[in-house]
Amino acid sequence: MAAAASRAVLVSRPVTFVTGNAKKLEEVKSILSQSIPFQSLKLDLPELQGEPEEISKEKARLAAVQVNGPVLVEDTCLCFNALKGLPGPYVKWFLQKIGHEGLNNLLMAYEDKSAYALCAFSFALGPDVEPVTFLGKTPGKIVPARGPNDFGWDPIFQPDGYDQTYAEMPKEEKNKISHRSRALDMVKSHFAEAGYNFSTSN
Ligand SMILES: O=c1nc[nH]c2c1ncn2[C@H]1C[C@H](O)[C@@H](COP(=O)(O)OP(=O)(O)OP(=O)(O)O)O1
Ligand SMILES: [Mg+2]
Repeated sequence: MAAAASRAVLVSRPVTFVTGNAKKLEEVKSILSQSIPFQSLKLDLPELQGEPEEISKEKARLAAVQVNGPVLVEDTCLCFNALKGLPGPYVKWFLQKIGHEGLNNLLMAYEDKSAYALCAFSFALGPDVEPVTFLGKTPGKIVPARGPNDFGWDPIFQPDGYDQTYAEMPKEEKNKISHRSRALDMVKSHFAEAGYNFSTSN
């Protein structure tokens, strides 16, 4: 701790987590609790195309320009192994257009129902600084929807080693093993190693 404090990097602005998704924000708040103080900004950043890491980095660049300060963003993918990782970053549209049943049906022709949830967090210190990205992955399988329908594809994703879907699990349980919490563990380590000390007010 003393070592981290001795090379503390003072940043005069707080970190802003930029997302248009209230459920993501809720989870990020509860996973980080007070370990990284942050404020949030509700902004619908463009839905980009490409590899998860690149999408996330580009989101951070766009957010940093808007905020003109340190930003944290994330992009979430749901990847079906039988479909070589699709729908991946495009799951938002798939979910919106064909729903849980349609997503299950995409795998009808395949024995392999395995999938993984992937979260790509990117952090940029500001608009002129290249973002860094942290990936968190949770393996599982796609099942017919079970559990409350209050967050995206949670009812159809059953993580490996569990007999409940993300939606059926208590929130604290999901947050222990989720793609999001795994990526945030790395964000936390990065912040600790860099010794960032963010101002908590503007
Ligand atoms: O833990 C999750 N459990 C279930 N569903 C989830 C989860 N995390 C994201 N999702 C959904 C939201 C969106 O339909 C798609 C990701 O798209 P993605 O662009 O990352 O999210 P978004 O547009 O809702 O918010 P943002 O403003 O941060 O981009 O998967
Ligand atoms: Mg989005």
